Amino acid sequence: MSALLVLVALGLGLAGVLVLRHQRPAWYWLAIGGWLAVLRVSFGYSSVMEACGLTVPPSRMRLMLARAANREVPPNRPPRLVRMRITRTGLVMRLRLCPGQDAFDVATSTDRLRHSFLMHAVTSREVKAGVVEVRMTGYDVLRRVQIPARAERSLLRVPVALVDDGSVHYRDFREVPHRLDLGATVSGKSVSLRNLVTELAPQPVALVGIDCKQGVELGPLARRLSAFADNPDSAADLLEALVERMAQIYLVIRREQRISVDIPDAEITADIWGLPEAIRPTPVVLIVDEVAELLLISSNSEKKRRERTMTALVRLAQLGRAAGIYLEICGQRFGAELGEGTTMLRAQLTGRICHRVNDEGSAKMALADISPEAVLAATTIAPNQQGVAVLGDSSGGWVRGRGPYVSLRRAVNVCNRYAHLTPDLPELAPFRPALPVAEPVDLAKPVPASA
Ligand SMILES: Nc1ncnc2c1ncn2[C@@H]1O[C@H](COP(=O)(O)OP(=O)(O)OP(=O)(O)O)[C@@H](O)[C@H]1O
Repeated sequence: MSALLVLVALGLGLAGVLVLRHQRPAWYWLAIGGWLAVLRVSFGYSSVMEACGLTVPPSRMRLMLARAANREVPPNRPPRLVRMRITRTGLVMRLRLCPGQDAFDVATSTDRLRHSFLMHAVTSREVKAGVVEVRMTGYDVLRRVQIPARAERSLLRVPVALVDDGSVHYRDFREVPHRLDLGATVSGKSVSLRNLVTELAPQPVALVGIDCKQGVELGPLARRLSAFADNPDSAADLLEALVERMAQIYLVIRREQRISVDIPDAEITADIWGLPEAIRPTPVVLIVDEVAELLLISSNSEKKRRERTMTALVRLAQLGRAAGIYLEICGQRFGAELGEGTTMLRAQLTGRICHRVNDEGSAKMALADISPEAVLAATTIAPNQQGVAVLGDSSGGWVRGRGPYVSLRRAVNVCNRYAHLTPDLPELAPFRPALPVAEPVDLAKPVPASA
């Protein structure tokens, strides 16, 4: 019997080593690795906390009681382990801190905890005063990213990346209306745009694309785009048409407000979300791939066009949210070289993503307003980690994550499948890509190579 137990223990140990060495998928971690980690953490908890400097000396009361009862001096106390949960990527522990400890103590010990508990990564965050959540991942979750099937999706809130602590990062347009996505060439910007378009395609949202790289990235997705521009001249016209649409929507909101003011207790709205559904304009997500192609000029004759483009972009960024117009702007750099107005535009882009960059200056353009650590984290992304990025917003929070790889073929299939949902916006009709509406595509079946 005892030989059998030893064999089982050896088998489990070997499986655990495989989990850690060969970075097995989530099901493997859940089935075996998670339970081994629970045992390891439970048995070694007090000694690891002591070794990592996360214990406090016994209170005076306990010392007094020990002395009165003539017992030996009580040991140092670790934070109380309130809860431990296995997730698909590792473990989550909730700790109640001892008096005198703070969340920063745990944050500075995460690397020591990682080594002590044989985990791939450990992060911590304060949940409420005195309670800290420690998330441990058993394998590199960013190596092959799969967004969990049960990730929540709602209007204008879509899962876009997996964070290195195993949680899902959402792009919530109503919370963070505009976002800037920077990264060197081949860092994964276009793939993250594709991912965003495939997530938004099934929603009642108008997608507007500007891709001045002759439309190579967004052109194939044209069936799901309500408007599209593939050169700076038509992009300037398209942006002005969007500003015009925004002005019209403001008039609608104003008109509705006047009715509500006369009616006591009625809700008064200042954006499209308070309008009755019947008259609520369709929200628009404007996607700009490679903003430098849109704004850089080579001669003075193009200066006027750039001014028009920049003015329209700044106005959309400043006023678009209430009219349901959201911006997603991608580029390799976003500095003064793009011309007057760049800083003003950047100040309005609350959300920030920074993929791999070639110099600290580029990382600072995206993340300097967030935190110096975020800038440092972005500069350490290796060239072979395409798609890995620092995701933050100007409230100061940031995480390291990676979006799933979405091939252009898959993005085209999804856009073709939902082409019938493409809203028709009369103001943008001249920019509607001239394409026949495709039959819905069955994603399970193989498809021919043409878009
Ligand atoms: N999330 C990801 N997971 C795995 N591989 C990725 C991911 N994102 C990008 N890649 C790889 O990196 C390659 C380049 O990505 P992408 O075209 O998005 O880069 P980019 O930043 O848009 O480059 P450029 O500015 O030159 O267009 C992709 O073809 C793909 O092989």
